[in-house]
Amino acid sequence: MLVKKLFTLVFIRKEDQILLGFKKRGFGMNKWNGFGGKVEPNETILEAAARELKEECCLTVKPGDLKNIAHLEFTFEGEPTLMDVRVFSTSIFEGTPKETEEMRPKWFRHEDVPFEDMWLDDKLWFPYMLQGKKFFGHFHYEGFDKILNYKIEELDSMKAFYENRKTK
Ligand SMILES: Nc1[nH]c(=O)nc2c1ncn2[C@H]1C[C@H](O)[C@@H](COP(=O)(O)OP(=O)(O)OP(=O)(O)O)O1
Repeated sequence: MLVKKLFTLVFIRKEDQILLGFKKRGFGMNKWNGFGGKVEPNETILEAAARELKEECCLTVKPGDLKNIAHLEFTFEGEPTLMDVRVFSTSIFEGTPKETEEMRPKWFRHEDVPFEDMWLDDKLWFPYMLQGKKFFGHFHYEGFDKILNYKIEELDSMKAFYENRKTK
């Protein structure tokens, strides 16, 4: 049996640019990533997403302005954990990105996204996100540098996806 752990992942968009953060510590250290983390027991997923964004790069978003664009799952060979990652995006935000203890933020033009310094799965699903598509992805890793198998499905609606999962 896999133990599910819930995470958020937020991408801020501005014209043809996307904001990424260079993770300075912890899980995914030394990789460019979206902003996010674990959902605490006293908060909604959207509140967690807005809180982590603020903590990691000092930008403010209203939870209601975050659009759920994807659902990602990660499993690791020989490990009992399933990372359940809710991905959000918005171009409505306040403030200027600032470096924190955890992240160094930087805007990237779409064609300059540094996939060589990101999680291996990112280059498989970023094209969906950058084209404004909604999607589900599952990636099964061996260690952190090898994907043993994966699946990506484009979705019509996130709401329908979650309703469908509940009934299964
Ligand atoms: N393969 C992957 N590709 C990707 O793009 N993002 C991933 C990923 N695997 C995990 N993530 C994201 C999800 C989440 O935003 C982040 C991991 O969260 P963290 O461990 O940083 O959580 P916390 O900030 O709550 O942790 P603490 O530093 O322990 O408080 O990495």
